[in-house]
Amino acid sequence: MGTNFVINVPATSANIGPGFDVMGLSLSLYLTVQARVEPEKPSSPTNITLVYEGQNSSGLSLDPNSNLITRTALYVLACSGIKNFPHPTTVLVNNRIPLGRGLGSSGAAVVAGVLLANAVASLNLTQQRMLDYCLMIEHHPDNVAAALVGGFVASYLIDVDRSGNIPESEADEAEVLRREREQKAAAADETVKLPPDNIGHFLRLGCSPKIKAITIIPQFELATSKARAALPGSYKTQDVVFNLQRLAVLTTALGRETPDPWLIYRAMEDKVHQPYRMHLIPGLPEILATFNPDNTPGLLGICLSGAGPTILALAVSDFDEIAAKIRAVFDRQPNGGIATEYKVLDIVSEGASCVESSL
Ligand SMILES: Nc1ncnc2c1ncn2[C@@H]1O[C@H](COP(=O)(O)OP(=O)(O)OP(=O)(O)O)[C@@H](O)[C@H]1O
Ligand SMILES: N[C@@H](CCO)C(=O)O
Repeated sequence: MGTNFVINVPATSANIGPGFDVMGLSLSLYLTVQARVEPEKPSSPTNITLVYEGQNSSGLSLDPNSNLITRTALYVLACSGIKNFPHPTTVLVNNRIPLGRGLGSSGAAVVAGVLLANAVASLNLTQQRMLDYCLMIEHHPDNVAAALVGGFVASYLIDVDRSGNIPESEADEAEVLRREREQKAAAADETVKLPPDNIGHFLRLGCSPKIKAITIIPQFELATSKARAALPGSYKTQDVVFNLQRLAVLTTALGRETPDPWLIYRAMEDKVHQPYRMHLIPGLPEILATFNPDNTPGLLGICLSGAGPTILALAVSDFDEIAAKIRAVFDRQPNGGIATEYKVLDIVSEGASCVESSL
């Protein structure tokens, strides 16, 4: 009898204004990866048949060595000395997260890949170790940490160059065995670069259940790499202080039982990434300058979701009305406007999951 694993990973909205590469919210929109593992012996070089169903899959590679989900899984396996999937496996992907829109599609794919490897090879990785693997592929922690653990999440990376592994005494027996296995595998295969231990650290913050995430999603993709290339190499001190002040307030403001609209609105302003990305998202300057809690009932705050182009509006009521106002700005853009869709999403407290059953 074979085994079936169903992996669900939430979409995420990173940054939330001032928290560039720091903050993430996990949202009720999912990437689902089903792995059907047959008991037979290996049948192909990687043992993977990759199938996408539904939307948000056009242009994605079905080559297991290139596809982000399976490439990540193969990397995690290689770090444990496992060259390919242990048994013939059909990987069926249903992706409801639009690609390249600032809703963490790549982070979700990476998290799914790590959970997939963990499941098919029974690696028993801890959540912390899974995060290490994710960070070797997606180098900023905001999306992957929120997708992995769920909720409103703050995260940081250790300075990998200056840190060593955590002392043996702090790791339990399973962790020590896991390290030994990985280190042996890395020694045997010099092409495998193991993640250092504990590179990412996170904290789940409070978020009022009254808050929903309105996502206005333009019908064009913006690669994160392009949006990151638009950022400057250095910042003015006052701009960094501007963000730090707001970020400190935001970490607590969203968790209050009754959210304070103007406190949150101001705390979601940013001078580190949005100003430099304005030219990539027509309509963004007008959206950020126009809507506020006084003229838009229910609105708490508004920002670019991740690297864009999606707009994230946090609100407690009037969700459809807020979305309509923001969409109208995109409609008015030159040359026929920019088509958008919108989704009113919950902020979900549960992160990625993997459920096993018999086939
Ligand atoms: N389900 C998936 N399967 C395979 N590859 C994926 C999947 N989802 C995303 N990707 C890869 O990630 C790319 C999009 O990543 P990118 O970082 O540019 O945007 P994003 O993650 O959607 O946005 P952001 O990081 O701003 O939230 C896709 O073009 C594709 O190469
Ligand atoms: N913090 C990242 C999120 C996108 O992956 C950025 O804004 O570039």
